[in-house]
Order: sequence, then C-alpha cells, then structure tokens
Amino acid sequence: MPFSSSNAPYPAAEPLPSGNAFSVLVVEDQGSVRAALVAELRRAGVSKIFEAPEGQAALHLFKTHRPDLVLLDIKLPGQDGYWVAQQMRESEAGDWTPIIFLSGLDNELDVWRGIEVGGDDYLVKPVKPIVLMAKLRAMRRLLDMRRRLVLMSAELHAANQRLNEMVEIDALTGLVNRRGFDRILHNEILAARRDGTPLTLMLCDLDHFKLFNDTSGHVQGDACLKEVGRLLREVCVRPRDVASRYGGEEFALILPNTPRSGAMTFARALGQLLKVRAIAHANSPLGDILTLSGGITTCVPDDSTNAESMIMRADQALYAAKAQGRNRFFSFEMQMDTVEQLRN
Ligand SMILES: Nc1nc2c(ncn2[C@@H]2O[C@H](COP(=O)(O)OP(=O)(O)OP(=O)(O)O)[C@@H](O)[C@H]2O)c(=O)[nH]1
Repeated sequence: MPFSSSNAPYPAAEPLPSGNAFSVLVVEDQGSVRAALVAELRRAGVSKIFEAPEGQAALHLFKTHRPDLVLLDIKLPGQDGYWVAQQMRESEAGDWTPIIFLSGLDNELDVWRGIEVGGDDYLVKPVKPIVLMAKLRAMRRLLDMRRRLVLMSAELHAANQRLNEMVEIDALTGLVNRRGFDRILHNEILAARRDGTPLTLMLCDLDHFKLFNDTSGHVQGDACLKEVGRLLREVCVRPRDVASRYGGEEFALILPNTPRSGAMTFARALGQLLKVRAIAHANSPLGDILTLSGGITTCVPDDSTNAESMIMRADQALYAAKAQGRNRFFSFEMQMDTVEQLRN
C-alpha cells in the first residue's frame, strides 16, 4: 500500500492556509501512488499540481512552471531522484524551492544522501496524510519567510541606493556635494591615468559674496547660489562633466578629457554666460553684476597625482585670480610656464 490510509491515532489533516496560490510538482513513477498523492494534495487545498513520471519530464515542468514545492521519488526510471534534485538546484541560481524526497527506502544513508544533494526533507512511503500536511505547512512557512526576506532585502537595497544618492547631493543647489565630488574626482583621476587623457579641475568662487549677503540678505544669497548652480549645470554639457558645490560659495567642476586649451575655452564660456545672465550684485566693487573667479589645473595624471594635489594646484590658481583683481580664471600650469619663462 503506497499511501497510508490508517491515520486513526492522528487528528484529521487540515487544509493549508488559504492565501497565495500554492503549486506542487509530484515526481513519482507509480501511477497509483502519484494519483493518491495528488488526491491528498487537492484535499489539502493545493491549487496547482504538476505531475511527472520520470526525471527529464520533471525537470522540464520545474523549469517551465517553477512550482512552490517538489515531492520527489528517489527511485525513478532512468536518472534517479538524487540526480533530479541536483539538476533542479543548479537551475535555480540563488533561488530556493523546497524539495521533499519520497521513498520506500527508510535507511539512514538515503536520508543523508537526499539532504546532501539539496533535498530539504525526507518522507518514507507509505506517507500518512497528516504527516504530509504537516511537512507542507512547514515548508510553506519557510517559503513565505524566505520571500519576505528577499522582498525586504530588495527594499533595503533600493533604500540604500536612494540614501547614497541623497548624501551626495547638495540640498540647496541640487549639485553634487563635497562628498560626491571627492568620490568622482578620485575615480576620474584613476580613469584619466589609465587612459592617458587630460583631466581638468576648476575651482570657482563667487566674488565679494559676503557683500552680496550683507546687502541683499541670506535668502537672496541662497537664491543666488541656486541660480549659479543652474548655470553651472548648463555649461557642463558632456555626460561626464560634473559640477559640484565644494563649499559655501565655492564650486568645483570636474572636466574629464579636457586639455588646458579646452579648459580655458570652457572658462571663457562660463564667464560669458554669467555676464549674460547678469545676476544683480548692487554693491560689488567690480560692477553691478555677480562675477566669479576660477583656479584651473589640468594634467594627464601619473602615479604621483591624487585628489589632494589637484585641489591644491587649483586652489593656488584661484588664490592668484583673486589676488590679481577677481573676475578672471587662472591656470596653475600656465602660471608655472610663465614663472619658468621669467626665470630663463
Ligand atoms: N546665502 C548664503 N551665503 C553663504 C552660504 N555659504 C557661504 N556663504 C557666504 O559666503 C560669504 C563668503 O565670504 P568670503 O569668504 O569673505 O568671500 P567673498 O566675500 O566672496 O570675497 P572673495 O571670495 O574674496 O571675493 C560669507 O558671507 C558666507 O556667509 C550659503 O549657503 N548661503
């Protein structure tokens, strides 16, 4: 008798909790045993049941329908249940479907081998309906728990990504903040070193911005910074150009694959755009509109180049631009060339 009907000492097998549909693949070569299992599963409320008499058909059904649980006989014509279980596990790639082995063999070595090849439990035939139901319930509980975990982990991953984006964005201007700037500059130095291409870093500082705040107030000052942010985003037309807010009224532009001449053209275009936009700066000693000064450094990075050294050079050039009267851009390397020429 393949399926035990005597369950007198046990309470009646209760159906599975209703809710999400639950599907089971029954792999059993003996038609009568299979029919008995299927009938019992139906009684238990299993909504979808797939049947296979041997391994290849079972694998095909498994891959096509991805059932929630597999009841798998060990002795099958052709490849045995151990092999089938192994193939199922390999085809899942990170996923998990509970597999319960069914066999008339009740020796411990079979249990060990079944679990070893990826089985989750083992039932000795004839199977009592109440035991089958208990196992189904337990597996379903595990499956539900796993699905919740997978969902939670996907949500956590998405939240982490959002958080990462948020912490690299400056709240006022919407530009990349200092943290993002540090990361991107570091990566671009590595990329430019690898590709042997010129990288430009430009530090820009608004001229007499303290005066702007003192005259127009902080709210207007903030609006002005926002407008400058928009403008910088506009001039960064290449996909890898990055405009960032480096500090209070300081901005930094990372311009990959941009040589010295290109950097100067870029700086001129930026100055021109700022002039056209004509943001009022009533008390500026330089005129009645907002201006900025910039320090530029350009290099094909070598092993000694790092973010600190590039920032230092751009900062030095910016200092010179301020000292020479503001509303201008200085290139660190061009200054060096000039110093070199004066020495000769
Ligand atoms: N409204 C506003 N002002 C800011 C913000 N961050 C920095 N500032 C102001 O920017 C001003 C910078 O002043 P300074 O460093 O003296 O520079 P400056 O007046 O622009 O003079 P130069 O750079 O030498 O031309 C200060 O008044 C800061 O308070 C901000 O987020 N909002």
